[in-house]
Amino acid sequence: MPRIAVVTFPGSNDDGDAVLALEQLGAEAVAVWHADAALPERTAGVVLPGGFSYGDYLRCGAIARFAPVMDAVTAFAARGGPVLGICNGFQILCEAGLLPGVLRPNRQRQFVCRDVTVAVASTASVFAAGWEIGRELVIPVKHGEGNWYADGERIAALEARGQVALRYTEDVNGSLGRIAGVTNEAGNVLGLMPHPEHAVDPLLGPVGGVAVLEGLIAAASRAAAVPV
Ligand SMILES: NC(=O)CC[C@H](N)C(=O)O
Repeated sequence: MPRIAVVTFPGSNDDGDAVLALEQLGAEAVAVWHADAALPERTAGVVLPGGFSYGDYLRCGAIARFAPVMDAVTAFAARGGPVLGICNGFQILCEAGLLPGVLRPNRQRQFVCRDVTVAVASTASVFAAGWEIGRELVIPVKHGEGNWYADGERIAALEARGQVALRYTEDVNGSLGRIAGVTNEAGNVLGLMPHPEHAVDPLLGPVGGVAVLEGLIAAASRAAAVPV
């Protein structure tokens, strides 16, 4: 059972659901406070959850990237540890420079809150061991700033290296190339706007989040075998 740290920032609101979903899928989830300087012993995976860290002031994720725990998360990622950023967590990872691109306000200038379909666009990351290209996952989104952008040269390089992990099957927020999730070059950091932690229980709706969280848990299990 790999140990996965779930970070709470002031204003996070999906940390509890992330813990529940990971435990339902067989991981040991441990809550970590943003002001902690270190990750718990035996941490084999990290989740930066969704929410409104620091009230979304300045720009979503722009203040959270300076939280003390982010030095430990950055070091963990640099050692190859799997890090998953969900929605506000994705925004924080982009602001921290751990993921490419930026998340801008939705093109429609409205908060979007509904189920969307994403298709697997790459299996190059450590999260994708159980994924197949083209597989469709239904997962909810709820965000005001999910409009991912990078310049033309950068996007071509990302596509060529298989860093575009997930793509919406329709335009949801103006995101370039309908990109819903990207990874870093090494493939051990994944950020996505949809919320897999809200899509794991068939009693509550679609279960497209299972493949994403199982990808993290499998990567964390491998990382735990070779401590990072
Ligand atoms: N659910 C979330 O994580 C929302 C992220 C951010 N507060 C936004 O509105 O874009």
